[in-house]
Amino acid sequence: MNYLFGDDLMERPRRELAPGAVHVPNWLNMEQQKWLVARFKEWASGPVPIRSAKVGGHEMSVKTVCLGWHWRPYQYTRDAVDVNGNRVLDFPDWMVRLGRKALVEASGDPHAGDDYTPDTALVNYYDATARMGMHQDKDELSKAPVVSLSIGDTCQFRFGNADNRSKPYEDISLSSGDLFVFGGASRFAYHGVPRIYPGTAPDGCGLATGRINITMRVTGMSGQ
Ligand SMILES: O=C(O)CCC(=O)C(=O)O
Ligand SMILES: [Fe+2]
Repeated sequence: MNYLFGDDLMERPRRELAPGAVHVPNWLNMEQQKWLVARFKEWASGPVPIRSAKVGGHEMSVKTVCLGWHWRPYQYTRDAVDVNGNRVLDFPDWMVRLGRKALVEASGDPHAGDDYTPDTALVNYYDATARMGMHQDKDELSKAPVVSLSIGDTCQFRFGNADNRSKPYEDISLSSGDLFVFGGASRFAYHGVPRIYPGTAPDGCGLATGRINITMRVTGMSGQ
């Protein structure tokens, strides 16, 4: 019966979990996912190779490569001073357009993306055992929304509140092709990834194992 009632066939409706926090399942089609995975492979072996950032001397289990601005705990710079000193890749114009479309999609407002110009993306790779603890995205000086795209294995995603890292929170699945937007009152909500479900990536997404997550952000920084 699995083929009848599998997750991929059951309707997963779009949902606003809290004001400004919107989950849009299956936003990216398979061709788009595959194309993004090909870009990811280029970025990962680009001027600043993908690496595990160190938090308090400990390597994160997630590996990260950045676009536009390089993130390390807890600041943005143009040069990857904690990796090899190289300048990060430019933020691509097509990703600005994709981010704008994501906000239109999540809000239903055709103008929601008009003033949105993300200038950094953190591109994370999770293997089967990688996790991300509960945190806020607050190294940006701007309150503009964060746009999140997921490709590959499904994960358990924990979406919490803006006050602290514990309850109340809600666990949802983010699957290949899903969009999640953190905006408005949810911009600084705590969130994390307690686990990856290995072997759940759909055929054709371009990623055999693991999960890619792209978060676009507005740093609010200026300068070269
Ligand atoms: O992997 C995800 O879905 C979330 C990633 C995240 O929270 C981050 O990069 O700050
Ligand atoms: Fe985050």
